[in-house]
Amino acid sequence: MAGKKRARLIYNPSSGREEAKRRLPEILQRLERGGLETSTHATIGEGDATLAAADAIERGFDIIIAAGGDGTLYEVINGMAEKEYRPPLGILPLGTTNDFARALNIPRNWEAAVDVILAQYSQVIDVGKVNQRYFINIAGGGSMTELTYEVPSKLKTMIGQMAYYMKGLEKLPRLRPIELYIKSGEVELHEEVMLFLISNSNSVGGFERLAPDASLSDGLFDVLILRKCNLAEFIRVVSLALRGEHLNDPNVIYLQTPHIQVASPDYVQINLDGEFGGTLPCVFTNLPQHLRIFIDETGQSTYKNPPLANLNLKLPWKNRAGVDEHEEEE
Ligand SMILES: Nc1ncnc2c1ncn2[C@@H]1O[C@H](COP(=O)(O)OP(=O)(O)OP(=O)(O)O)[C@@H](O)[C@H]1O
Repeated sequence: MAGKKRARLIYNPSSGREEAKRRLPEILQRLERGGLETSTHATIGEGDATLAAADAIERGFDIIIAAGGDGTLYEVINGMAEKEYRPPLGILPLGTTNDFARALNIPRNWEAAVDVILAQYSQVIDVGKVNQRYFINIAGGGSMTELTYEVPSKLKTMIGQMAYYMKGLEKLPRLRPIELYIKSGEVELHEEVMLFLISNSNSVGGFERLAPDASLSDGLFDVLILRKCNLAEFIRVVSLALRGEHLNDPNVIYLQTPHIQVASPDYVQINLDGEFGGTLPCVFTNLPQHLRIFIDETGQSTYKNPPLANLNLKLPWKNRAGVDEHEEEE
């Protein structure tokens, strides 16, 4: 009995078509058989996973496990980041969107994901801090970054995070530039831009090579800013970005920095790991190697997005009527 580690499993019963809820008995059994004494907290709504994670730390759990999608993970991290003692975090990607788990090559299959936790091989990762909120994958603002709140959940459930991408394409003709002031180390900019992204990982929302040089543990953000451009240029940059070939495009400003201030005279919402994170102005600070996360030692991911070609996208410049209006209602 002595020496058995205690894990706190924080799961969102509603996420990913209730997969966490359905799988719970089997997940617990596998964790227990693997030697982790595990208790659970089922979240009851927005913000609850943050409280549950903070509480688990107060109660001295050795391991915290977040089971659900990116939303649950974001909340758990926000409950952990300010604590002095931060136990290692296991991730069971059972949500509709599991961007960060994918960036870390954590398997989508729940049994394999449990086994990753049981193997207890971990990596330390940087955490981004903005005012009093924290993110691990990406922060951003500007035209396309607001769309993650707008994607209808039915569409999300059908095709997962690619829904964001489709919604983004559909929204393109309405893109508006914002005026941005950026200050970071030696760089100071005042530009009209379409959007800015402050990334910790290299893979975001279906763009596997958005920030090809980003490392999760180098203490730096990879900042991408898309200058004001027309629709044709925008589409060109997006298609370059899908192949990771956008960094040298004249419309793209790219820098690496541990600290960046962003302000605007416009009303600009901030997106943190897919969640609403307040509005500009903001100061983004990288907390180097702030969190330890269990990852697959082999680095072999079974986690793949459906190829874009299979999604039969209805592109807005061909068919403005399509995609969502019929599908998002009921
Ligand atoms: N019991 C609950 N019922 C409904 N929503 C909840 C509950 N507990 C937590 N939530 C909220 O659900 C949100 C989404 O959760 P999560 O990301 O885990 O699942 P998901 O299936 O990927 O969802 P999404 O539709 O946001 O992609 C969380 O941000 C959280 O605030």
